[in-house]
Amino acid sequence: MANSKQLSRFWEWGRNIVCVGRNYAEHAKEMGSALPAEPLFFLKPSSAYVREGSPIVRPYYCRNLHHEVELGVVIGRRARAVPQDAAMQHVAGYALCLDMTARDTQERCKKNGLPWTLAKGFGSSCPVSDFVPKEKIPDPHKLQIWLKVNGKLRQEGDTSSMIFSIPYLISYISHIFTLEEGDLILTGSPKGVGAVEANDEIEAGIRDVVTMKFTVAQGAEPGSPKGV
Ligand SMILES: O=C([O-])CC(=O)C(=O)O
Ligand SMILES: [Mg+2]
Repeated sequence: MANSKQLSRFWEWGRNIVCVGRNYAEHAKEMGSALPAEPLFFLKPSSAYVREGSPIVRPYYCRNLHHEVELGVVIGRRARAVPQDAAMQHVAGYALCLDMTARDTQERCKKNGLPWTLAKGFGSSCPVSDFVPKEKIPDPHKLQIWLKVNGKLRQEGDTSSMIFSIPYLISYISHIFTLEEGDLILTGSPKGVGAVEANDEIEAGIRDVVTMKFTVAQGAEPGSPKGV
């Protein structure tokens, strides 16, 4: 089991970023998606991480970059085919995360039956807050998460509204592939997702626990001398 100190910079471990989609009914509805009978998963590369002080870069092929604020769960002990009632023993802590999404690209991928990698896995698509050790969060299903753009509230959700709970997700994923120390699970976005433009400022938080701020920058076309 990696301890909290070792995991305090979990984003440097280069481990898996596993994202859950449609885990809040109202967000599934605003996307025009049916409620999932089983969790929906996709992955981001670990080079998608970005930390406060560096910008979120809108990919050159995207005209509609969306924010999605999500609770992240940091794995502290390898989990392989774990039952739900033991799943929380594998959690080291939490982080606030953004699942930045090239929505126009995602819509094209959906229409053409293609994977979401271009829409979800570009560099800087996974901004993360400081690590929060699990001792600081007695119940991760009772947290208010929020997001503002240029000072205006866009998203406010309560983790009690998740369709699939954290132990259910850990158990489910761990029966498909092994979760490693330093892996991060993004648990899905509540409603209120929307577009951001270059120079916008995004601020987000877990009420009474952590906040973070990022600015948005425009990515250059490939081959341009201003390349990011
Ligand atoms: O792109 C989507 O709407 C799916 C997703 O990531 C979420 O529900 O958090
Ligand atoms: Mg998401």
